Amino acid sequence: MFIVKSKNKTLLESISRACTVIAEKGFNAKTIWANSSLEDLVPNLDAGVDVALIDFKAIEKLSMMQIDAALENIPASRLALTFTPDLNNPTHGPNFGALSALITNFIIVNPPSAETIVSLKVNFPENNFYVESGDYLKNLELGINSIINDDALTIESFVDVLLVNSKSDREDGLFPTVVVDPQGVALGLCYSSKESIAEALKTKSGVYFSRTRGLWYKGKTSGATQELLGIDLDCDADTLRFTVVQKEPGFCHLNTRTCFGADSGITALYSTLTQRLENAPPKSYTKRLFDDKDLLHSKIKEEADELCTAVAKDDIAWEAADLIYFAMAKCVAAGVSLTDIEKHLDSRSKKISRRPGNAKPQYVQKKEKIEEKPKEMEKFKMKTYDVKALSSEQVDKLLLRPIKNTDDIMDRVKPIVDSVKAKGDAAIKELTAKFDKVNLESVVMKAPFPESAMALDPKVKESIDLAYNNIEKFHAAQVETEPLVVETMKGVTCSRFARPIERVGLYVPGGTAILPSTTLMLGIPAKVAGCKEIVIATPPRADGTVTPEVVYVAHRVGASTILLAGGAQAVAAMAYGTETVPKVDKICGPGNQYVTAAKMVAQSDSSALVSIDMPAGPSELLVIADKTADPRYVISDLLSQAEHGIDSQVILIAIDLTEQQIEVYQKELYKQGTALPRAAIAEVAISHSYILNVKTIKEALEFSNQYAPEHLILNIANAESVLPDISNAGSVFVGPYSAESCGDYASGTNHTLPTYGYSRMYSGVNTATFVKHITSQIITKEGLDGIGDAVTTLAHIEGLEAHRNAVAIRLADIRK
Ligand SMILES: NC(=O)c1ccc[n+]([C@@H]2O[C@H](COP(=O)([O-])OP(=O)(O)OC[C@H]3O[C@@H](n4cnc5c(N)ncnc54)[C@H](O)[C@@H]3O)[C@@H](O)[C@H]2O)c1
Ligand SMILES: N[C@H](CO)Cc1c[nH]c[nH+]1
Ligand SMILES: [Zn+2]
Repeated sequence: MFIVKSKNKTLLESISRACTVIAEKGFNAKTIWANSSLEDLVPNLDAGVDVALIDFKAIEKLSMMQIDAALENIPASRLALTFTPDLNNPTHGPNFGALSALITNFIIVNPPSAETIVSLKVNFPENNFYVESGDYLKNLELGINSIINDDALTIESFVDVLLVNSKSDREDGLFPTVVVDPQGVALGLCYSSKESIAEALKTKSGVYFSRTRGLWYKGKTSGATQELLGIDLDCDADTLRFTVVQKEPGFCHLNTRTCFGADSGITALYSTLTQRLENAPPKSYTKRLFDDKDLLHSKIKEEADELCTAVAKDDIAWEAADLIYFAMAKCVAAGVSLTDIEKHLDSRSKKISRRPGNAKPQYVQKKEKIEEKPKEMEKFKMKTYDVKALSSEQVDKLLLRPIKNTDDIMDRVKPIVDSVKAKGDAAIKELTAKFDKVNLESVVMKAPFPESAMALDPKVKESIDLAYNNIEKFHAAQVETEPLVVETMKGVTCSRFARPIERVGLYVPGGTAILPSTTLMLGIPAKVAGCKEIVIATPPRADGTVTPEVVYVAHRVGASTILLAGGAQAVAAMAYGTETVPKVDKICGPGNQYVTAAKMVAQSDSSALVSIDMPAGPSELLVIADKTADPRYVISDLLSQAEHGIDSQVILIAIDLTEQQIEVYQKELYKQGTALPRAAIAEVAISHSYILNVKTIKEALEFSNQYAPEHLILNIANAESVLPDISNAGSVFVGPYSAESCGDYASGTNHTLPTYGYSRMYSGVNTATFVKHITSQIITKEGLDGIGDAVTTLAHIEGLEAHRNAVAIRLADIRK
């Protein structure tokens, strides 16, 4: 934008002078006069006019809606309004105010007084003013780069105008000066005098008045100079604000960008990305993003999609952060600054009427289709595929889980683990306050737990006791009481015996649902295996207590400690130990992505010396159903796992069902799904779940074995007969009455099971999870005589003479 200063007296002269000066600068200006129509603007601008000067009279009679509509597609910076303000004129007051929201540049002719200008400037601080008044011409806009100084206006008189209504409240007459960056982030505080302001304007840089050194050219010696973008005054005109672009290494003498320490949030992200653009290591992810537009664009779309499906507050924040990261990477790569983005945000917020905000057709197609049908029905609808119609790549895609980017999760989890490792209980308190919004006084409850903390409804207690008995029976039966003894050859006896792992940590999830049943599933096998110390970790409730059901089970299994924490911090506390949390040897239990990632981190840190059970993540269920299955049963099972979390996945393999039969399933899904209290969660899980139609049980089992589900339900005729063909699954539920929920709570099998396809190589939690095996051997003289030569020969070919000797020396004695 151009601010033109001239000494012409009339409106016509002022405007034509403005046009001339703009033209001298190489731009094409055009005046729209009172009787021209506003519609002329668009063609004029299209025809290469850079700045349109609009006479206020041309638009004074129009309603603001009309003006807004006419100016809809014209960037505000290309318009300047010529105007003789008369604030007593009722149409000037409100219309002028509203217009200032649409048009950034004003040429004001013959204002009644300097105060009028100051008042306009205060009311519309973000507009550019070019002021023509008979005797004086005052430009109140201090957008330094836009001043065209073509006559005798001196910087000093300019400063006088700026300070016309201001008054320092300091004895030395200096103005406290807040120095901010273009985003308004405070860099520090300085002081200004009239002289330093004039110097700043002349040099277009940060110049202040130091109370010890006088005139102070910021960065003159350190190189941390500032480009001055603007100066303005606060509401009571006693403090100045300098908006600057700060050069490296920063404003503060301690070499940080601000005097208030390091940046955070979007500003920090922007500066990190800018630095990375210049010097990201060749193989880094950010470098790949900058170099590979397709990758960047796919990530932006992927994150936008994930943001749309996010439901929980924290997930929405997470996805929004991801989207902002990739969007900023695109901006940085294209040289778009934060200020450029903010300008657009600000101009939108100023508009009086808005575009309807409809999405482009490619983004609404789906929705329009949905609207043709009863809209609600689409809510719980599983995508349906026919295996015959799929390529092998498409089948491979269906085998993948809807998982988060693990790099990202590791980046979040590692600092949490490090913090607990370094600061112990203090870190747990801090992180629990941050993630669970609970301020803990103590991070643990120690046994014996008070009766009051485990007071239960008798029916609940009875149910827990029934479940306890069944789970205990099944897991006690797995205890290896006798060692395994085998005489491999005469006089050579090998044996193997189990010993409990001494100290175990059990993670009981408690994010979206508190799961006392998981306390049973982990605590009982640990107890029957004979573990000496059991530590149970679970996120605290909002009031800082532990669910009484969990305390009751903890008491029954003989836990020594309950850690009132969840997520990665709980895992880290048990892995490394803290002042109050005992260090354990093995950590077991399911949890969300943070829990799973923290288990992986701890396991791979040799200083923690801890192992884990398996990666047990978001729940999964695959149901194989044929025509004999009752859709109500099948759907209820699918929803039981979908309601766990938005990242759960459920799959129905339908054997030879017709379209009509599938439709019955879809209707049932809608009916049961929408009635659930956790419908919002289940709906998201269903959105990335699917039905796969196959022809035969063989095809169904083939897919299921490849998918390797956590839970598999066989709701088919003669279900038991296919058990031998199942090679991968965490736990199998056979026949129409074996609801998966029974295994979750009370039948006796364990519900802590491998997910993500890990049932290909991991077992679910069982008694053996809590023991390790030791082997032993007894070799008699006769035995050594029998195997000795084989050992010495093998040691010799490996070149390990000491090994050979250990046997040879004995053999020599035996064979003397
Ligand atoms: N595979 C199995 O055997 C099995 C069994 C039961 C439950 N599950 C699964 O366990 C999971 C339980 O997840 P949940 O979230 O309800 O409970 P959770 O206890 O696993 O996680 C909650 C904790 O996550 C932490 N957290 C939340 N947001 C965070 C963030 N942004 N950064 C760092 N930490 C954060 C908090 O500290 C919170 O206490 C579900 O996915 C469920 O399906 C699996
Ligand atoms: N189905 C879960 C394991 O994936 C376990 C559970 C606990 N409570 C209910 N269900
Ligand atoms: Zn469940």
